[in-house]
Amino acid sequence: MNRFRISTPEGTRDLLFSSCRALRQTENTIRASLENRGYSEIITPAVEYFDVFAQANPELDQEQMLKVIDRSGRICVVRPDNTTPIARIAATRLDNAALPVRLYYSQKVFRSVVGGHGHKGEFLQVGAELIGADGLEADKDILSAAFGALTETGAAGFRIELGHAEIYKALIEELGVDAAAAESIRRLIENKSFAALGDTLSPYGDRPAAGALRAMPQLFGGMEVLDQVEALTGNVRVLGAVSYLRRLYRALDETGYGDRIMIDLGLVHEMDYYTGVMFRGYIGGAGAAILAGGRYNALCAKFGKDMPAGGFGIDVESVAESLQGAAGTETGTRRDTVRIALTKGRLEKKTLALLKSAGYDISELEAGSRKLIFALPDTGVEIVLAKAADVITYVEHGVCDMGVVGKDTIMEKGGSFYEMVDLGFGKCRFALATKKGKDVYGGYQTPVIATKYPAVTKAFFNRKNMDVETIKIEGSVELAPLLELADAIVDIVETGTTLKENGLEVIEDVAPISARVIVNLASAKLKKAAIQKVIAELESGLEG
Ligand SMILES: Nc1ncnc2c1ncn2[C@@H]1O[C@H](COP(=O)(O)OP(=O)(O)OP(=O)(O)O)[C@@H](O)[C@H]1O
Ligand SMILES: O=P(O)(O)OC[C@H]1O[C@H](OP(=O)(O)OP(=O)(O)O)[C@H](O)[C@@H]1O
Repeated sequence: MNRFRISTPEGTRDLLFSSCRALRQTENTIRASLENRGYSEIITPAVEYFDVFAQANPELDQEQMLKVIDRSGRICVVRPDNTTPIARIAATRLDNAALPVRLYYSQKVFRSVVGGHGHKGEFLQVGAELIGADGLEADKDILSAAFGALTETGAAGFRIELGHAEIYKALIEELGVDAAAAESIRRLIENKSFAALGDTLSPYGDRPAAGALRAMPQLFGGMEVLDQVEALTGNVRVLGAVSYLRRLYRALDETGYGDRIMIDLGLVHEMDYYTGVMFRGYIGGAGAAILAGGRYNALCAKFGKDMPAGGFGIDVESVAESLQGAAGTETGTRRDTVRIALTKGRLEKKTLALLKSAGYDISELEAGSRKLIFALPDTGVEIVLAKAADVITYVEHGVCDMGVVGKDTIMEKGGSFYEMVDLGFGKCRFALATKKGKDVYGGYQTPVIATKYPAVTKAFFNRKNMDVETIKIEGSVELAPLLELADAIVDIVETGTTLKENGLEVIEDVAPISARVIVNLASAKLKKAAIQKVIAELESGLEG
């Protein structure tokens, strides 16, 4: 049988019976909640012109858009986002409507996903947009709708974290760096890469903006975070944003949602899109944010009418799945354990030694067995042993809260997680190497590069504006140039012995590598104290 006749495209799936019921129940509850708050439904086309999304949100990755060519040859996309078409409608068809308008939608978005990662390419989102209103009352209205809708689904342990786009924007402007440096600082804050951010900011010494930016990845938790940032900077725009968040918190606290609010001043995604408050919602049992939103005052102007707007979207399926799995417990399954995935092989011994010196009893792991999951006695910590790339998969999906994995795997595989600590062992580097005396950069032919790491290789040559052909090799990559299959290799070099003994030499270093601690996005927030404790213990083991 032709497999395309009996399977569905990557990232899509059939939902049957109880899953359907759970999905529709959650969807209907959220819809009813929004209707009750005065939001009116609109439905937008499933397919729109590419230009709608390309122009409005440059951060919506082109590669992720599912494209369709219409009869006239024009490129259309299957709806990748709900807010953009609503901004188009508000700025055009609702041009004369009395403002503000409250709109809601309950429809799918589609993304083209790479196979094999378990990423969804089709989501049912219910969301709300409040258009034509700005300021505290408007943000309170939107956030109350988000809190109300999630509460009514019966989700017991959800939290919504607040951030503000002005904080990063103001500090980066104060620092006065170019766009490329600003983007690399932004990425390090987004990934909560404390150590690398410190290194990147070290040339700016003790300038106040550098100090505040350096602290941003750690500025998440309760309301105390706002006091901390006030002590770090006198930047009036930052202080204005902080005082705004404080007032917004108070307003929401009055409506009874105070204990569900967290702060993350390191929310720095889509900085061209968000203009004010930003927020994300988390729930136990879902590894990623189940709600995202904020204020995007510049969006409607892209469709011809300049008016403020804000809103949010909820990933209905993730909420429904979490409700089914957690059966209403406070933070879902495994709420009292921290599960850590360790990379088997080269990194294993040092990681275990580190756990031991941090005071954990790892005797069961040391005893040597074929077991894969170990509970460390009296700690609430569980250890899982996995292959490097799988460590990322388990952490990204939230079935493990933390992981220890090499920077090489992180660079090759990517993914959404926080990269919180550089453990400093497992040190080696990526390098471009070839036979002694060979010129890889000269000549007219496209160089052929053999590697176990095609994504790292492509990114390295992209930065040089060079096109190369890559050939994936699974091991002993050094053979490829010796057998004349490739002009050069990009591979891991540690002592250099393998290269030397095979008559090869390094042409250029690509990137340094060491073992990193990665943390699931939701776990970092919902299990903050327990995870910070493990990290502090590991760090104390490193010092000892
Ligand atoms: N000389 C080295 N070669 C490869 N990896 C190294 C080296 N030195 C340190 N490392 C780190 O050790 C990690 C684990 O390497 P290991 O070879 O055990 O697993 P692997 O990359 O999955 O290899 P394999 O597929 O051969 O099992 C790497 O991801 C890298 O971060
Ligand atoms: O600079 P060195 O100290 O010589 O170490 C580098 C070598 O170690 C790794 O290979 P590994 O032993 O993991 O075998 P593989 O190539 O089959 O993965 C790496 O791929 C290099 O070949």
